[in-house]
Amino acid sequence: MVHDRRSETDPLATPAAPLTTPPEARRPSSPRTQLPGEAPILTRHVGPVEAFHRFWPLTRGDRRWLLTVIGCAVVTALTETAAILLFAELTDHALAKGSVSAFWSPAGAWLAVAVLGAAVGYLGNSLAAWIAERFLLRLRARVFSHLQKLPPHFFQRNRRGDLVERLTGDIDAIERLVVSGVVGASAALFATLFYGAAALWLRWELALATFIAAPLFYFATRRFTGRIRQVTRRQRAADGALTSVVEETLVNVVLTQAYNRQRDEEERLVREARRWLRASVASARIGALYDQFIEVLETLCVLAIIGLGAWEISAGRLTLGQLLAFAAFIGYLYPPIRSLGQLGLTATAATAAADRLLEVLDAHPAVADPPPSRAVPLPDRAHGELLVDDVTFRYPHSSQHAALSSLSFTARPGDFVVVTGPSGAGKSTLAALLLRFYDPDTGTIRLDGIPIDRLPLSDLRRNITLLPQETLVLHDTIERNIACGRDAPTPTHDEVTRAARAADAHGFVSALPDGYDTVIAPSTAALSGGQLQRVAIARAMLRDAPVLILDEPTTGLDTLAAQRILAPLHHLAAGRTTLVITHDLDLAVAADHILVLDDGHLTESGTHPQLLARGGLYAELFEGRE
Ligand SMILES: Nc1ncnc2c1ncn2[C@@H]1O[C@H](COP(=O)(O)OP(=O)(O)OP(=O)(O)O)[C@@H](O)[C@H]1O
Repeated sequence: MVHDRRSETDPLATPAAPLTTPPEARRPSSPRTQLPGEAPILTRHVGPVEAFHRFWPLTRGDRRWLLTVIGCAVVTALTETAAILLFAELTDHALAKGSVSAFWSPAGAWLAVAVLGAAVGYLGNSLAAWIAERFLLRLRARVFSHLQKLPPHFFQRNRRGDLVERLTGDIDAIERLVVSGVVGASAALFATLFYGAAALWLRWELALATFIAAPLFYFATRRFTGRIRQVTRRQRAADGALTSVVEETLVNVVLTQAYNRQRDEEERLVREARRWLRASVASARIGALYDQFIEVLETLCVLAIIGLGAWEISAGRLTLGQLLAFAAFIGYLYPPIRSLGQLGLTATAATAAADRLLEVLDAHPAVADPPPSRAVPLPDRAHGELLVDDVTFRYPHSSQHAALSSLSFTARPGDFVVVTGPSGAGKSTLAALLLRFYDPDTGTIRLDGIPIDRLPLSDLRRNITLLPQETLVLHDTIERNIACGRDAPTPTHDEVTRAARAADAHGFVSALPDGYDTVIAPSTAALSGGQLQRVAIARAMLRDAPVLILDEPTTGLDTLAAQRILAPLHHLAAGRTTLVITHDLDLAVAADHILVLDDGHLTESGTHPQLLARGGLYAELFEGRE
């Protein structure tokens, strides 16, 4: 008897049963309640056909290679068919008759066919793996690039860990549908055709009797589809939830330890892990049930063939070699038939991942580049005149009132403007609008007289430097962290040190054992908050944009550290249009202009002495400062 040598990992083999041990089936969940702030998982379900259509275009450029892989699958199935027929010939002529001379010719042919099959199999498998990886690469790049265009509120609504899971596990599942699915289905189809034809050719009555069992496999598979779909969806969601908990715990580890929350965090993890475990067990159980059911069906069919074959041999209508070859064909035939039946299941399982990925891909960026007919490209460097004219804005999906209402002001190059007001007044929202993370609902913002929605986004953002409260740190050397402020021309070491000196960073950087080559990383404590701010100021110096937005530059720093960055900040602000968003009213004393926001409205504006004299909200905030 010839055994089925195809392995589960062989893409030329029929697709491995996705339900028995698919990678995602080993990681799991259960129905879960949605936590506040958690991704609104699966707002819409797509069918397998739609999922396939949406992702198939990513195979463009590799389709002829896909055809080559399918060609290899055809040749592999043909060589295996030939091998079985040669095996029958060997049995009847060499083994049954005990003739060594009858051995050589079929044995040589069998070897040649096996070598050809092996070579083509190797080629096909390597090509299939290459295509699959390229598909993954493109899909990942596509989702990642789209993610980067999405507005801040998208990331506030979706947990980071869950998004990471979508970019990894879910993308793999789509690949299994689109590339491995097509290759596996073609391989299964051709194998079924060839083995079926060979079985018919050997003994058509016997073959037809066997084929009657085929619909049984189909119906058995269909019965399992709905349950599998449910379980896979739960698994995908649980994967995301579990990754989120781990990621959040790692990010908040200092807080967790400081507040003695280790037990709560552990309980949170165990809770998610339990859901994951329940779904995993459910998935393994349904997979095992399906497998065993199919095994019994197959055994029934093989026993029927042997029974019928024994009867045929006794009647002299069949030789032993033919019966063995026939049984081998039927043995080879079941896996591809089973795989074809399971194709729907593979697709169903992949739709759970498709739902989650399409949720990202179908989320719209809040802003886009202006169409070429409206675009007004900026010269290399703008002057930096800002005009905010009657701007009103409410956050998308927000049930609250407008974050900014009828806001108007002007800031000219060289102006040092302080934007202050109570918490929630709309100060950071103003920064988000100036950088065009969102467009205002009404009103206009102009840079050098041009409405910013007519500027290409890259032109606008090249002309504005944002220094957020949390310094952006790349996992790289301090030199690269400063140099990344400017793309081209790449800053020289001298320029980097000059910027660092101007930012009062050179002293502490040179004192480090590795100096500018010291590697820093986000959320590592290698540098203090004030030192990181000075690195950020050096980066902004190199960037040399005409508009500067500082969001709470002194928050989180002690008095000494805050004092220490004032001189570099003023140095940086010189000659630029500078907006400082702050509660720290010591920064406001020397401002050219102060804007006081309250509940989205500009309630006061003027210089420090003017606003103090007015005795309004600003005076109240100034008097109340520590
Ligand atoms: N992504 C968002 N979605 C919905 N509403 C938001 C979002 N971000 C901010 N808001 C709301 O918009 C209003 C203004 O928020 P903003 O962050 O601009 O205030 P702020 O003055 O910068 O506050 P703080 O001084 O505390 O940083 C607040 O009511 C806030 O709840």
